Amino acid sequence: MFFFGTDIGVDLGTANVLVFVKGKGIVLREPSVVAMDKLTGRIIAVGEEARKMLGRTPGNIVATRPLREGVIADYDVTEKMLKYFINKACGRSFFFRPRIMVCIPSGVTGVEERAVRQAALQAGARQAHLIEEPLAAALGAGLEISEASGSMVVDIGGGTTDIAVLSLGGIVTSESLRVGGDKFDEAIVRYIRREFNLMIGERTAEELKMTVGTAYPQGKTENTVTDIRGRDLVTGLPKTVKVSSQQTYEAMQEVIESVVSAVKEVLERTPPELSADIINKGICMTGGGSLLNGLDTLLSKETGLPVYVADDPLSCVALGTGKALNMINVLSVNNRGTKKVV
Ligand SMILES: Nc1ncnc2c1ncn2[C@@H]1O[C@H](COP(=O)(O)OP(=O)(O)OP(=O)(O)O)[C@@H](O)[C@H]1O
Repeated sequence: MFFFGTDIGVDLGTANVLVFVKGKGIVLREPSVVAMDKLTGRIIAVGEEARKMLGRTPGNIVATRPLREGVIADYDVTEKMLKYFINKACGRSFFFRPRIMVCIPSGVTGVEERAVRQAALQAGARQAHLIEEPLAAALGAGLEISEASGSMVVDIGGGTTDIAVLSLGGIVTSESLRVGGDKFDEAIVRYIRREFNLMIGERTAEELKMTVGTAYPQGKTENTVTDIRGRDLVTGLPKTVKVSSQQTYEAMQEVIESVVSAVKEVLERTPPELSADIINKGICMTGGGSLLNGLDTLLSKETGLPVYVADDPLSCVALGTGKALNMINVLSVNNRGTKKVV
């Protein structure tokens, strides 16, 4: 049950939703998937249960991901999902409505921003505050962003990659790409279709990426190989093929390069004093995509800077929204209507 003044932070991610409750920490972590009855619009399952249904539903049921590329693609379903998760995290019968801090990618438009705010309010929030994702990621990773010193964060989520240089509690230079783990998976699906004439689902591609996938095959001591299953496009029958780490790299190369060049571009636009700070502190990577094998090594080689993955990178944004809640009274509204720390 909610009591007056309860605050919650939400990492409304393309791949996962995390809910942080003040005083309790992260209380919910579930995939952003909803399964609905197509005819009645009734929700059948949300979160992990719905994720298992992806690509496996009969005609009348549809399992969807209401957020794509970091923003709301299906407003109604997002609102229902958010309501479900907030109720699940905090108990159904809340009398006093909470204040909610939700993160958004730094590149979202005003319309997309309003959609998130509305979804939070409709889901039961008394007040809905927004925080830009790189700011939340940096706070969650424990970077000292309020100092007069540059810190750099690269947050690679499911739908977006947010790159930012922060100083004095604000974003100095940033870039938000609509590229993330999902694009890696899609690239793998395309590659397997082209090279093996095999159709695989996004979940299989994601598993392949997490198990043998690499962004830096030179750094791997062995070229790991694994079996994957799908449907043969020629015979139409189920088939198993062997895929190696090297091949996953070839599949994802283009997407990986787009992330690396965006990081370089942000560095090129960074004022020299802050560049000097980043040489000392290095680049901090957060988000699930930062766990891709060899991505930190590749980024370090390409930029010539130290690169490290934050502790528990999947939780940084949610922890950051929680920290921002504690600082809510010292937050100011920046010109895009989102919150930034002063
Ligand atoms: N070990 C791993 N190796 C590679 N990728 C991984 C690994 N673990 C998770 N991921 C990827 O991380 C992504 C999810 O990360 P995260 O939960 O940070 O995203 P999100 O916050 O939901 O998305 P966004 O910030 O774009 O809205 C997925 O694409 C997932 O495949």
